[in-house]
Amino acid sequence: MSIKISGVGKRFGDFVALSDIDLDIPSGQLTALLGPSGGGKSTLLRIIAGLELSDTGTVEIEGTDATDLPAQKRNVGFVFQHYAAFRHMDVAANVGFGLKIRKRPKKEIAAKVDELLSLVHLSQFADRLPAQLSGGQRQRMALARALAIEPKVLLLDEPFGALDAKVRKELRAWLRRLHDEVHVTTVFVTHDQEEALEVADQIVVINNGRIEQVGGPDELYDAPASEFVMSFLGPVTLLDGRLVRPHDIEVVAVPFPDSYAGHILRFSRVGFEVRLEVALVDRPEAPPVLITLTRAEATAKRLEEGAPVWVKPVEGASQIAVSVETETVEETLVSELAG
Ligand SMILES: Nc1ncnc2c1ncn2[C@@H]1O[C@H](COP(=O)(O)OP(=O)(O)OP(=O)(O)O)[C@@H](O)[C@H]1O
Repeated sequence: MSIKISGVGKRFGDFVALSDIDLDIPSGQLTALLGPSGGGKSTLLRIIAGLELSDTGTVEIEGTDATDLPAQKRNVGFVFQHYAAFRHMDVAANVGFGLKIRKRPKKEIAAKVDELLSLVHLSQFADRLPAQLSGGQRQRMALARALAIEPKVLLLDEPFGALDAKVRKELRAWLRRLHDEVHVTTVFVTHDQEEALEVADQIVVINNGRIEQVGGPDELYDAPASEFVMSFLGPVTLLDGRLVRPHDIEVVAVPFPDSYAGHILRFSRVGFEVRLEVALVDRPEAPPVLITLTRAEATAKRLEEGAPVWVKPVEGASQIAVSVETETVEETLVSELAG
């Protein structure tokens, strides 16, 4: 294991930001810390970096106890959402800065900077100032700078968070490719489940200062350990006391075995997708069941608003029986909304 976190806890005053975190982060992999805002992801990352001290527990990096080591002795590189560049230095000088203060020979620095700029596809911008780069290019420069010192561990706190959706997507794919080339143990914080599912080898879901589940993207998506994980990783709907994914529900215009009868309350088209809200005959007071399918499927099945339908989860669908509280909360909410 590259990073071993044992029994880590952190309070800010009375507020418990992290409680009793145990986590192994494997060497050479890309691990995402995923969870809602305020859950404790950044605090955990900062504790790994040495920018924050934990109240309890230990952090081991590559077999060395780093709990009491200052940040600069941990051999970690980090990149934050808003990269603070040296504005008066060109891109090459920014990337080589860490090597310069480590007093490496000029020739070695120049060679390393060349190599890194080519790795992050910024070679032609070596002489520009940071202000003359786009946001995405600046974040790539930040990554090159973090990699320059050849860190054992690379820590990224929402590195693409400040960028627009299209650039984010491009950089995400690029980060994955970069990681496949350099293989440095990387931990990145995100609240975007799609980003984690697309990029990470391992995902750690963090909520309310605790780890909800650790696993590969498929494992978390297909076998979520809790209602929280299931609903955080993708859309869900409630069907007869179970959480199911809206695309995992079969819907047919004629009765079929073990299905629930209902009718289509709402039929809406969003791009290639059709979204249905179905009211069940047996549970008229329950919130409508949400179902998604392709437009072609909806047409072939002759589905339309108001029509009677029969629904059931498809074979092998991930499902979680919800706790009584969740159901009651939903029903109370619906009856409140209904007045
Ligand atoms: N220095 C601090 N003083 C007091 N409270 C803090 C401090 N740093 C963080 N917190 C609190 O600890 C909790 C966890 O914060 P943290 O930044 O780790 O969450 P996060 O999961 O990274 O959320 P986000 O995605 O919004 O950054 C939050 O409720 C935050 O307000």
